[in-house]
Amino acid sequence: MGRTTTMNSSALGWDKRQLNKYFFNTEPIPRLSCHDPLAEELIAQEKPVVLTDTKLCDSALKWDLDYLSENMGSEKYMVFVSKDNKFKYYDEAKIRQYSSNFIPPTRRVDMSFPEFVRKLQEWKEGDERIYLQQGLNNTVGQAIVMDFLQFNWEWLNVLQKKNNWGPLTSNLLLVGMESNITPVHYDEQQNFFCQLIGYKRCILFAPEYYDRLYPYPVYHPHDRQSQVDFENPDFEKFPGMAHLEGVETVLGPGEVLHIPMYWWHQIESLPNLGHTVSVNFWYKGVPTERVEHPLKPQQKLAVMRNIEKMLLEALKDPAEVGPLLRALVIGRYT
Ligand SMILES: CCC[C@@H](CC(=O)O)C(=O)C(=O)O
Ligand SMILES: [Zn+2]
Repeated sequence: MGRTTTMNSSALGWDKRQLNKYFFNTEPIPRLSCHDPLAEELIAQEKPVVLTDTKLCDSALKWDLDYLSENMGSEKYMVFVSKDNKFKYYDEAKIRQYSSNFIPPTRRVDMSFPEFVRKLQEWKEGDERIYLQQGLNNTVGQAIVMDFLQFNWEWLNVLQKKNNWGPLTSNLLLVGMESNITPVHYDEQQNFFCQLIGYKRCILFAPEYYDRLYPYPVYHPHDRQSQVDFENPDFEKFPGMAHLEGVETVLGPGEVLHIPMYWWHQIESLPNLGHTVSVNFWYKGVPTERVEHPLKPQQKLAVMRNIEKMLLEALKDPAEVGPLLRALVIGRYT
């Protein structure tokens, strides 16, 4: 099994010219066989790695639009609609709680899979874009359940135990249009991201780049999302962005990317290569038993989140959190 770390390109059906040009440099994410000891080492070190031969979701490589229309059942599924190609996540509960004047950048529409496919097929330039993002649950058809049961659970279960992860919390089915972008954010779960149809560019940044990606406040509906827009970077407002360095890969059918918890990631469906189908595996992380110092970046991020939550709990009014933090830090810890 060769260790390829160069950015694979036209040999695999896509071309470097299809990649958006951004202001930061990236290095390739290592691409390894899941039998390569280095692969498990990187996972244990909470570093991203592309696994090229896990056979994790081989039974789902046939999940094209026809098959899914046929077998996803007649339930309604969660589809996001956007006026542009960005699908930035927002927490509906936090809108009600703290930001009633918040205008969501996308809206959620529930539709049946055949309806979603019809909209995909009828789409023309200028129309709103759509992105189906639905947790696989017991409403799916029997064939999908059979495919799901044939995933390579044995391999994943071994990794889950070795790395002492918590339970699998969900498998999100993602069916997107070419050029759809999920802007840079982090999740509080370990992720095995499995590409089934089409190609996705995955750009990742280490958790310590927290001070270069300026996440929204924890109480904000866009909690965990970066405030920066890579296509219109505001270096005045976010100067730390100038020092960003990332890692990236283009994930193709059958390939699995491990996105470690708290790693920032932006995921882009490549343009002109048709729709994409992915399924992710989100595992709860578990609190470290023995805390060692200095703390890891991920642990510092969790501490910062807890400080914001504690302050909000104490002050009640989000508008008071910033002034108190400034009084605490400016001229004293700077
Ligand atoms: C809602 C989840 C979207 C996904 C990225 C993508 O495929 O667009 C992601 O961010 C993740 O799997 O963590
Ligand atoms: Zn994510």
